[in-house]
Amino acid sequence: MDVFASDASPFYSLSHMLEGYDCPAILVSVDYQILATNEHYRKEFGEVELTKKPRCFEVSHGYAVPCDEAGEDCPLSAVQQTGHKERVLHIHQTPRGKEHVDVEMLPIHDQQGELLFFVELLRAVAVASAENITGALVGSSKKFNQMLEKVTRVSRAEASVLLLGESGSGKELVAHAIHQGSQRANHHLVTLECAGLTDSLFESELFGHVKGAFTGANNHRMGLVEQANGGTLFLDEIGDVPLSMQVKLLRLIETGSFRPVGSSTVKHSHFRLVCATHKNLINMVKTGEFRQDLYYRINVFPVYVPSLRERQDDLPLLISTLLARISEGKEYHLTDSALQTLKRYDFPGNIRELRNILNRAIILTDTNLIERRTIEECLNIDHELHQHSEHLLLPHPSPQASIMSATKAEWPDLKTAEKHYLAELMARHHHDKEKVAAVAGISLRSLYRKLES
Ligand SMILES: Nc1ncnc2c1ncn2[C@@H]1O[C@H](COP(=O)(O)OP(=O)(O)OP(=O)(O)O)[C@@H](O)[C@H]1O
Repeated sequence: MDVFASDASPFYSLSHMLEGYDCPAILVSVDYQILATNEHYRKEFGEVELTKKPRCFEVSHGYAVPCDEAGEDCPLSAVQQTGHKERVLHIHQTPRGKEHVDVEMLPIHDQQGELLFFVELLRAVAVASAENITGALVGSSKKFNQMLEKVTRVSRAEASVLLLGESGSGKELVAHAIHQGSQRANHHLVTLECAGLTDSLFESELFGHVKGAFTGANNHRMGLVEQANGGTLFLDEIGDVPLSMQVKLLRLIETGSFRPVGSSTVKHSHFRLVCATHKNLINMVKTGEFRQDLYYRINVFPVYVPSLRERQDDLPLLISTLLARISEGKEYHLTDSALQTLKRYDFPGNIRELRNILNRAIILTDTNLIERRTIEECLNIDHELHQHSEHLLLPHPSPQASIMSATKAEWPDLKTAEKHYLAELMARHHHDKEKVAAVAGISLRSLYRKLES
């Protein structure tokens, strides 16, 4: 059948139908040729010279062969195998550089069931970047893309999400991406860091309190749950919520209702819940530290955020992104051997640790080229600190050591312990504040603030 022959042909009406989609869309033949594009596509990805019979993989990736022959997923051949629509996350060449695109491929059959064309819908994933863009989640490795695909899907839904992954792997950034990609993006994303909160603090932070509810409650205070109404509530370190508070959280999630501390009025809030933890919640359920019913409530859609070790391919991209983000305008680069040294390191603190290492390297380097020995020095700082803190944990005659080795009941509060820690570091590094800030992994400004408080 000559499908291109007349105005009445399926090709003619399909290319018009493309204009009905509210996102970029193209019409593709079974042999990968782009036959038509819609207005949204031309606006977002530019004009395609259709008379040159361009093929989709040439335009989107600059490949000479179909994506699956180049080691990527090809939605077109997936549809040919399954017979129904398929979705993949691709990194496409665009006028703005490389971007993540959520690709949906729909088969178009004739009346006899023969596959004629594909309609390809392309939705940009704005919260992520395969290039060095401020603020976005950065990555293009397979593990990262697999995670991003889940994030893109779930952000459009309403289900509660549980983000699992090691500390510093980017869970909080992913929570932001889920909120940004959701229909609630115009409302607030409200975060509660659950670690280290006492029962009463947890309750008043979450539910708010009325004036006079407890000593020091001089004013009425709106809680985070109420602030999150219409938006997203992000509970970071959910594994640290005390058992006594878990039941209140469960009730909140089940009914959306809560009572501010000291009030008898029941209030309601409609929020989407995202939780994160680096802890093994299943083990905590087994040992009775985490309620099973709460676990099932928060774990409707789990997303595993891979560690930096699992996405080694992203290291060069993350390094250039983080250097651009922390260097405030000055351009820094790593020598090849410096990069190799980082590639051999296993980053137990993940991207946060990488960021700290690069922060230190900028301070310790005199030019804009970061060399291997500077990176080695930065890695050694952590190693030394680790040994040093182990030493602090042993019984020791120094005042700092006695603080760390005291029985739990005698332990100082966090602020006092931090003061001792910084005093010790200042002494060790001869009051070189830049060095101390680098070792402690905080900004110079934070160090000044902490020393003055
Ligand atoms: N994909 C990414 N692209 C760019 N920066 C990232 C990415 N993932 C994480 N980061 C950066 O790494 C640091 C740690 O990320 P984040 O705080 O989200 O980790 P986390 O898993 O929530 O850690 P924790 O479990 O300790 O709370 C932040 O500075 C964040 O901006």
